[in-house]
Amino acid sequence: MAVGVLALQGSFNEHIAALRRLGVKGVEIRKPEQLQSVRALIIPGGESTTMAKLAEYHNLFPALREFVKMGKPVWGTCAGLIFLANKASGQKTGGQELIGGLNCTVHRNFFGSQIQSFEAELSVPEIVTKEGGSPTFRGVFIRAPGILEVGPEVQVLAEVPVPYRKPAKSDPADGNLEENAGSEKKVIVAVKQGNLLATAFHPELTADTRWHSYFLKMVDELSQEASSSTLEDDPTLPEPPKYELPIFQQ
Ligand SMILES: NC(=O)CC[C@H](N)C(=O)O
Repeated sequence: MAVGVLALQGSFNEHIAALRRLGVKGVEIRKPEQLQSVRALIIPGGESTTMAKLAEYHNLFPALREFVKMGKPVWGTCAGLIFLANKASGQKTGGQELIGGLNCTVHRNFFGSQIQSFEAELSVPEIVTKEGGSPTFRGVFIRAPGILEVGPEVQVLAEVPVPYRKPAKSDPADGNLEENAGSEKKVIVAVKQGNLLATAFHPELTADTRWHSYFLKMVDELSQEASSSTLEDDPTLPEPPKYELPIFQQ
């Protein structure tokens, strides 16, 4: 079964292309009923307020929440991470609807505005162990969120040093972001919690397909678990009801 990619706005084409490079079909999801035909979902980066308005317009939130609750694998990148978080700060007035399920608090624009977007080498031992290849990953952070707090069931996959921002008085427009050399303060940028994977950056904008490959392995593992638990549970299940069909005499 194919992997769905929420295609309301943002970098959904890039995710579909990355899946294609791994020989997997990505299906654009725009309507609630389309979720029934996919075994996993990727929520791309973009602009979370706009994406939330479109999701609301298409009545997608109940089906998306159900998908997460059923334990189906979901990966949120950037705006997708914000969507999956239980709590978000730094939202526009009135807030925005979230899918939730991922026990964490995110700040929507933790690293600042668009102009403060950056790239960084990330160390992600969990993925290198499973996927091999170079010891680091190129992280593309575009007006990226940061994960401020996580619950005990959340596995932290990657962190980056918190950038030091000079006081706004000097020149707020030039960003002035530097690595916080003095302190070792770090912010979480990638996590996993059961069926949920979330990254504050955009692996789909790089040629490195290891994040997609890691997610596909998660999908396989979870579907194997689901089918073996169905088999194990089988003997305890009540007999399915037998419907006696009426026989019409001619
Ligand atoms: N590249 C991204 O997805 C940016 C997300 C953005 N910070 C938001 O609030 O939606």
